[in-house]
Amino acid sequence: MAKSEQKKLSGIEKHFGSYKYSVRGVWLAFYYEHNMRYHLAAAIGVVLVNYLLKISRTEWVITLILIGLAWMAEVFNTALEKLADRVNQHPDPLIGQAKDLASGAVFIICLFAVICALIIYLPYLL
Ligand SMILES: Nc1ncnc2c1ncn2[C@@H]1O[C@H](COP(=O)(O)OP(=O)(O)OP(=O)(O)O)[C@@H](O)[C@H]1O
Repeated sequence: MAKSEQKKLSGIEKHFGSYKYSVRGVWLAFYYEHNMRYHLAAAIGVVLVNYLLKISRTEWVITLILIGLAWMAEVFNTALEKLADRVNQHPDPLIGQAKDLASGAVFIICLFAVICALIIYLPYLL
C-alpha cells in the first residue's frame, strides 16, 4: 500500500475513532446532568404524540430538529459548567454569569420548542 494511501486510511480511522469520544460525551451528559433525563422523557413523549396525531413528514422533521437542538444546548451547558467548575469553584460573579448564560441558551430553545409544539399540535386537537 502506498504511503499516501496509508496516511489517508489512518486519517479516516482517526476520524471514526473520534466518534468514541463523542459518544462518551453524550453518555457523560446523561450521567452528570439530571436535566438530560427530562429532555429524554420529553423527546419520547414528543415521538409518541407525533405517532398518535399522525403529523406530517415536515412536522416530524421540525420536532426532531428541535429535540436535537435542545439536547445539543444541554450538552454544551454541561460542558461549560464542568469547565467553569475547573476554572473556579468559589463564588465568582463571572462564573455565575457564564453558567446563567449557558443555562439561558437551553431555556431559549426549550421555550421556542414549546411554542412550535403548540403551533403543530393544536390544529390536530381542536
Ligand atoms: N462559582 C460560582 N460563582 C457564582 N455563581 C455560581 C457559581 N457556581 C454556580 N453559580 C450559580 O448557581 C447556578 C447553578 O449552578 P450549578 O453549577 O449548580 O448548575 P446546575 O444547578 O447544575 O444548573 P443546571 O440546572 O443548568 O445544570 C448558576 O447558574 C450560577 O448562577
